[in-house]
Amino acid sequence: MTRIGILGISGRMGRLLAEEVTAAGAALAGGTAHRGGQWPSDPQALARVSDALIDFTTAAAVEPHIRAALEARKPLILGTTGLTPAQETALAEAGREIPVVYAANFSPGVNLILAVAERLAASLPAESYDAEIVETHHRQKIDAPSGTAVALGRAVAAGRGTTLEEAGIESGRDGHTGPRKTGAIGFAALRAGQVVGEHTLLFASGSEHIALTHRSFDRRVYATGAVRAALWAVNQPPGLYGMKHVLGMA
Ligand SMILES: NC(=O)C1=CN([C@@H]2O[C@H](COP(=O)(O)OP(=O)(O)OC[C@H]3O[C@@H](n4cnc5c(N)ncnc54)[C@H](OP(=O)(O)O)[C@@H]3O)[C@@H](O)[C@H]2O)C=CC1
Ligand SMILES: O=C(O)C1=N[C@H](C(=O)O)C[C@H](O)C1
Repeated sequence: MTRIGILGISGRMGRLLAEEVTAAGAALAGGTAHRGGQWPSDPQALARVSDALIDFTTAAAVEPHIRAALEARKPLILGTTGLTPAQETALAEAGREIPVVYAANFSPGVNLILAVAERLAASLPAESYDAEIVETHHRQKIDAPSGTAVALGRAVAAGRGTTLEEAGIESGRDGHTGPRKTGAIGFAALRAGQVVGEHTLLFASGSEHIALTHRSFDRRVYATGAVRAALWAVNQPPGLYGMKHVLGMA
């Protein structure tokens, strides 16, 4: 039976991940939490007794978690968002030695939308169609724009044959912003109540709008996807993978 360790097991996602591990017929190897409670805070010890690690914590914890997975040579499934470029580079480097699955969103629906977004962006000229991404999340979320919003922006940029950084980012407009830059990708973030996760990608020309919207009603959809990724990763060679690889969409 595959033993899965949950980094951040006391969190909103961690608690659901623990349930989904056993629902999937795997064994819960244990978990870590930051403030302790009933869980230890030693990722190395957890890595040693796990066949795969799942991390839904906070960006500040990601590098020690990567080191723990590397030391124990165990696959790492990472759902934590808000990573810096340096943390993303560390993850890519870890992928040379262990299987790493990194996804800003483990729901099948969002991963389909990412693929559709790239195809739409490849067909809709950036000079005529402005791309804007609006996301809404619960009041506890600490990073903005959401990881999924950034992934949507990257998909649009890839469809346009560029990168998000080269395309230009217009995020959280406020005050005298001047006119919109052609080709830039816009982001807006709302934080309200207990919204699980909503994302809309809008392509708008002077004469038509195309909008793709995804709403999650239950964050269990992410936990199910991450456990599926862990069971998949234990049979993979080292590499940096995304959910599209797990779903056979790569
Ligand atoms: N990729 C995806 O599909 C999804 C990604 N996410 C992302 O997952 C992450 C967690 O979300 P959520 O569960 O809502 O957050 P919570 O705040 O509910 O949980 C965070 C967990 O991480 C632990 N933690 C916090 N800081 C540290 C630290 N420095 N070192 C080790 N552990 C730490 C907390 O421990 P303690 O309780 O002891 O403080 C807790 O167990 C976020 O980045 C979120 O954006 C969320 C949903 C889906
Ligand atoms: O923090 C959350 O809750 C979520 N975070 C992920 C993100 O930043 O995109 C995924 C999902 O939207 C829920």
